[in-house]
Amino acid sequence: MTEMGKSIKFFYHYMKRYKLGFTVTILAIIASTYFQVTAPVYMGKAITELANYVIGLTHGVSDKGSFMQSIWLLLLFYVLTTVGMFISNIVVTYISGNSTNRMRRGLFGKLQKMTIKFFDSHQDGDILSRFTSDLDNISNALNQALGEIMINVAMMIGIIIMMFHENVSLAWVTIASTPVAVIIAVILIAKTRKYVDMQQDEVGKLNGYINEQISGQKIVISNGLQDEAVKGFLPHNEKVRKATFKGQVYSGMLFPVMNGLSLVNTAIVIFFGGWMALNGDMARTTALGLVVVFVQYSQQFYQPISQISSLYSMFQVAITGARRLNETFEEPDEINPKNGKQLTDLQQGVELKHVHFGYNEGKEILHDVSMNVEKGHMVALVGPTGSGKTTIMNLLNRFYDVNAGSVTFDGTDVRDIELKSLRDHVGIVLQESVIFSGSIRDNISFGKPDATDEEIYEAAKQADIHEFILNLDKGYDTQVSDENSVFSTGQKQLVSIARTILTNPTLLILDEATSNVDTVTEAKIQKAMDNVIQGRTSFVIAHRLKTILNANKIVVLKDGKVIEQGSHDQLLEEKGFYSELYHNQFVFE
Ligand SMILES: Nc1ncnc2c1ncn2[C@@H]1O[C@H](COP(=O)(O)OP(=O)(O)OP(=O)(O)O)[C@@H](O)[C@H]1O
Repeated sequence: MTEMGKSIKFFYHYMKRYKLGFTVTILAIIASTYFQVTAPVYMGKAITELANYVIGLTHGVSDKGSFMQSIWLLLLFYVLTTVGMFISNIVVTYISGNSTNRMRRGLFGKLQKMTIKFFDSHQDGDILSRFTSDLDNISNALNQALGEIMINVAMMIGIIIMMFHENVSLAWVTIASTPVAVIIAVILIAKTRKYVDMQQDEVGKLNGYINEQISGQKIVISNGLQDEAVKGFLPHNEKVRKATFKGQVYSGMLFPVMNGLSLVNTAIVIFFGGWMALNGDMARTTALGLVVVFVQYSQQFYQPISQISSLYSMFQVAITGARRLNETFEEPDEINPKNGKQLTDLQQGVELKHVHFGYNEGKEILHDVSMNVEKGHMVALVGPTGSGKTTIMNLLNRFYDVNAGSVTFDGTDVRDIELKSLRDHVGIVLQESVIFSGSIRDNISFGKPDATDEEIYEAAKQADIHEFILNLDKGYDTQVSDENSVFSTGQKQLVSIARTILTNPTLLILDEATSNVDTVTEAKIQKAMDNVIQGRTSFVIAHRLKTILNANKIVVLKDGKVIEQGSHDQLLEEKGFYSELYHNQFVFE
């Protein structure tokens, strides 16, 4: 389907429920257009009456009365035009406000159902921009352009009908210059679009540069590179200025050019109408009235052309926005099996059997990986960076599905287990801990919102962070966020461990993060990990081998293959890769 087709489908999906609203809008627009295009007729009549009166063709009260009647009708029609427009505006505002709200809700809901693959393969900024700029563009177009375009199209049709109804020759004279106006509008729109696209690209690059500089600010400052940073910024800024300027020049030309054409057209209409008044068969006063009517039409006729052209670019960006949102909605959801099995407690254990897996087609990461963890045991995954440890964790929690082989819980394939049940039973402590906006209490009880204070304190005690929290002014009510937290990196992980302890998972996956914390915190994390692992079935990704000496089993991975398996002592005896790794690390430390 084309971009336009997809966008129409997208808008139709969100608009179809507002059939009544659209009917009211269209009726209000038709009515207001009728009043607006009929009003000039009364203006013409009033002028004819006035002219007749002035040159003495008519006199007396009744004629003055018909003059006044035309004026009153003119006034009434203008008022009714305004009322009709007011009603259509209110309804369109209601429709656009509600439909963008539903789009936002739908998009957020969709994100919650999406696969980890989507998040892994899209930049955070890109996902966020769908909520911000894409939805804003759609909202602006719906709010400002939708009603306007309907009104203007109705106006054009109404004016054309009225003009031909009033006088065919003058109608042709008035619309004769339309092709010229349309050609000029198309050229100006194309030029504007070119530079607006360029501007968006350049703004994207500028934002990318600023983003990079802000996240790398510490490196910039510590190396004294502030001047270089500004030097790098200036060319981007200049490109944005140039593209914006050119875009503005062309889009700014649209209105004056259309206005100029409209004035020229009005002059032609006056000239031709005047000629008709002097040389035609019509009474001169009637012809005078007709000229006044067509002067109005000529100006009104050009208004929709210039309005539609200036709204066009707004629609273009909204169509792009709709395409991007549609793309997101078309992404596959996580596959939840129908009538999936509910996990109860683990009886035997978890097993990977001949697993083959790759994130992308044609590039296998795990090759024929098999391992198992018995209930209540701890298995440690070790291996060089990039060997596939995190990938195995991704499969256990069904963030991704295997290409071949299986991952089973007590013999049941994870693909047959209801997703919520699976995730409820699997607890993960990631290497990079996340703090959500809210109180510390909220952060710990994130996975179990109905936890009692006692349960929360107990989890925090086991994670060895309780004392620290109590020493804060507001204790558990201290407000934190990822950017503004009172925790160090290591303490963040302790909070994350407390969060996991509270959910009491059946299978625990721990990605150890002891690489960038001080030795005191490291010891605390180690103790917290020991507490949480105690008696639980767990997989631990270990970066420091001394933390896993007690593991029931150590699985050594290299290039996505299991190369050794066994207890610490067995593996040392084998004098293979693990033994070498252990001794190297031991010497290093
Ligand atoms: N989302 C992804 N898409 C594509 N390839 C990926 C993705 N995540 C990881 N990989 C690739 O898979 C391989 C294994 O990565 P993985 O993160 O599992 O290694 P690891 O052993 O956990 O490494 P580390 O010790 O550095 O955390 C690497 O080659 C990596 O480039």
